[in-house]
Amino acid sequence: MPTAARDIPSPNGFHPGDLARTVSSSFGTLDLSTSPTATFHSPNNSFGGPPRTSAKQLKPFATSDIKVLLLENVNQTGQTILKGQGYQVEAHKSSLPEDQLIEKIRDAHVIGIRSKTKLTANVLKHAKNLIVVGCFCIGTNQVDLKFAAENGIAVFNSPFSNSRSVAELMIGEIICLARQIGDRSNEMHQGSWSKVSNGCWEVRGKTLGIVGYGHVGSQLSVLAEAMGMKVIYYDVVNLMGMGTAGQVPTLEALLNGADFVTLHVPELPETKDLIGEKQISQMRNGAYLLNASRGSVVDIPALIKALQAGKLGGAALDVYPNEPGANGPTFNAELNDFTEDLRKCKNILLTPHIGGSTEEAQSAIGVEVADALVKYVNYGTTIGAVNMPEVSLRNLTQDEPNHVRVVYIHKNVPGVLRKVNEVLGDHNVDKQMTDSRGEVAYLMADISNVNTSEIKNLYQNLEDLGSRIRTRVLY
Ligand SMILES: NC(=O)c1ccc[n+]([C@@H]2O[C@H](COP(=O)([O-])OP(=O)(O)OC[C@H]3O[C@@H](n4cnc5c(N)ncnc54)[C@H](O)[C@@H]3O)[C@@H](O)[C@H]2O)c1
Ligand SMILES: O=C(O)CC[C@@H](O)C(=O)O
Repeated sequence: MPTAARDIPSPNGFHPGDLARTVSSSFGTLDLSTSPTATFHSPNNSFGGPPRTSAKQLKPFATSDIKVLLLENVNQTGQTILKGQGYQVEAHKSSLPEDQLIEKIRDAHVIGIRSKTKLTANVLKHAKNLIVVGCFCIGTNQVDLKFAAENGIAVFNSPFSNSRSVAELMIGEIICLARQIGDRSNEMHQGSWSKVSNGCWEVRGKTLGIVGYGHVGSQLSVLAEAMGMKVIYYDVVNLMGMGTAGQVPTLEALLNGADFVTLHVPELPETKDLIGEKQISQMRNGAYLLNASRGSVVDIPALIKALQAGKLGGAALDVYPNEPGANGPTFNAELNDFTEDLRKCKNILLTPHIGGSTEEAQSAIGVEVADALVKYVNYGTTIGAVNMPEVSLRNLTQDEPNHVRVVYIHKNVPGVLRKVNEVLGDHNVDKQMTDSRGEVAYLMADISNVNTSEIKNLYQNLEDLGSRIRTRVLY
């Protein structure tokens, strides 16, 4: 933990506290100070190699003034990293209802969420201090990414730290469905002995059809082949199969050819009800459907009909159109009107969105996302951001005491760089990188020989440009 923050010397009589109020719109009224004792727990060399000399901590604020709101039981590993920076961390076990979220998010500079917290434009427009969102999960469909980018809020996630956990759950469920384990176990819990082999199968030699052959789908492919399954997959992108897995050209071909169909696509307008009545009718009689992607991908009432009619042999669902924000007895008709019918179906495994819920996955995600948040807050690095251009510069070092790093998020329109460089041009620009993504561009520049007294003007001149979305000056 950092100890007391050290004020930046103010040789020209300009009080750092005054500057703090103007340096970054994102930090409101912070003291302008650094925390030299704050430790950054992993190497911060942006290009992966060892730092040339010891890296300089860049923090135009007392780290203890950074307010972090963590929802949905973010793993301790992540909390420890953020607290280790000296940030103020408020952690909640569940998500918050929208009105409470709006109240809490007003003050936060950083928010960490999982899949249940909806960061809509309506919520984000109240988040005047927010500079970054960490999704401690894979999916980012719960965040209005475009609105966030256009308001200078970067969003990070963990692209694959829980993929293996999801793939292993799928393997477990494929075997459980093939052997009707869910039903047998329920019967035994109710005191009933029912030793049957009718409709129970080995998985060896059966065909697994994977829809969405990304991080999860490809892991699953390897595990399934190791059990002697044949694997086919359908993806909108042409991808090389793992082992002997083969891509099929259409979803229909996959549905026609598979005994087990698993879904691993993102939530997108195109994947809404990807599997409905028509697609289920294209599946083999007695086949099984497993969904661990998002609840919107399967038309659940159509699935219920197919199970009731005996068209399908069983199903496993980990995700639902509406999911509760906290644990408790909430999986009922108020949440989704089909719930009671679903619960009555035979050979259906229902799990509460736990595909990625393992100790291994959650602790790895905690580290990965918290690291990305620290690098963004302290250094402006956007590597791994899902809604901003990816920009990074080699670290400033202790040998560069009068350097500042300028981060300028701006509208991607002609003529901006000329104007920005007019502002920066009074100094020596040591290095600069800029990139754009859609309507938003991100510029990072390290400039040398800047007196503390000049920083306010530098900041203000950038703020005054019409293209500005957000300015940060780090040193
Ligand atoms: N249940 C859980 O706990 C859990 C855990 C992790 C991920 N997920 C969900 O699973 C999804 C997939 O995860 P991933 O890490 O494999 O993602 P990924 O981005 O690595 O892979 C997704 C694949 O789907 C493909 N795709 C996109 N649209 C498609 C379409 N219309 N038809 C066919 N393929 C399409 C993409 O090309 C990509 O190859 C995530 O977006 C997330 O929503 C759920
Ligand atoms: O942990 C969660 O809430 C989400 C898990 C999973 O759906 C993901 O998107 O990574």
